[in-house]
Amino acid sequence: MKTMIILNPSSGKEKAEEYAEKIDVTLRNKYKDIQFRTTAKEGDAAAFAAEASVSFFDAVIAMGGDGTINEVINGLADQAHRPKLGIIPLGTVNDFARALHIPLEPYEAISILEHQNLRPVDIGKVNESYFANVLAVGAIAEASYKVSTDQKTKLGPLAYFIEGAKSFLNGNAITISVEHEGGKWEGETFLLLTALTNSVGGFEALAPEADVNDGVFHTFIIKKLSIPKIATLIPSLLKGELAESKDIEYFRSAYLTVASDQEHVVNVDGEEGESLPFCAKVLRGHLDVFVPTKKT
Ligand SMILES: Nc1ncnc2c1ncn2[C@@H]1O[C@H](COP(=O)(O)OP(=O)(O)OP(=O)(O)O)[C@@H](O)[C@H]1O
Repeated sequence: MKTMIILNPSSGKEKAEEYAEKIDVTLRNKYKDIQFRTTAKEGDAAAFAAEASVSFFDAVIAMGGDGTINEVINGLADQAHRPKLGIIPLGTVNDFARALHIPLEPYEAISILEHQNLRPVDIGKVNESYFANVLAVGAIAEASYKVSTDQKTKLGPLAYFIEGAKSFLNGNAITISVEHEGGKWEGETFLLLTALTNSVGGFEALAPEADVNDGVFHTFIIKKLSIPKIATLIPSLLKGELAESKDIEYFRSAYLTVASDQEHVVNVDGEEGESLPFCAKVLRGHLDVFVPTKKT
């Protein structure tokens, strides 16, 4: 199997090189033709993945955080030949790995690849780019850009929670209009969140029923509320029952358009993406991803 391993050396706790050696030793026999590519900057992972597609590689293995995986998906998604995708999670949150039940411990994730067990996985397309997990709009979404590498290394996912909580307290609602399969919604919101999978920001109970190949987005709109009212949402959130709350607009749809009169940036897979308006659709089962066998 002709395989490209794309490694982001800056990811996670910065032990990527060590894992690269391990992957080389573990997979040499099964995958044989292995080529390592190391990213140096933004855009490299996407370019390497695109190169693997046009050179008819059989598999691409992404070693990094959700940002690296997002780039690799962008390199693969619009190609005629799409190599199979493997994930070695090295980031802080690793939502895509969580959703696919890929172990968060990198050595264990490497051993999953030995079984070569595949699953077709949905990918989202937002305007002209692709994403694996989540789109978010609103003050909380914008807070994630403020988290520094240093904070992430020290605090892990808590770093995002702290910035998110701060922005909630200062929170300004935004006015948006949304169209989906079931109709339209217009109003003021603190956060619109569209999830392809059940894991968002490391939290796996947001949309517990979201499956990686159910063909739909799970969208939550948190309506403008008073701070004490927001606190009442926490128990439903923790129980995985947020969708049932009357202060939340929840729907499933294979497509979604979101617009606003104001200028707002969309958070795409945890990174600063494009500005509103956006039009998103689900590409069902678009990539074959290596996942654990049921027993593991
Ligand atoms: N050699 C490098 N040095 C510094 N930054 C890099 C390097 N290679 C890639 N990057 C940047 O890292 C970003 C992706 O980081 P990624 O999200 O994968 O890891 P992370 O930030 O450690 O994880 P998380 O987002 O879960 O905290 C890329 O978008 C790119 O801009």
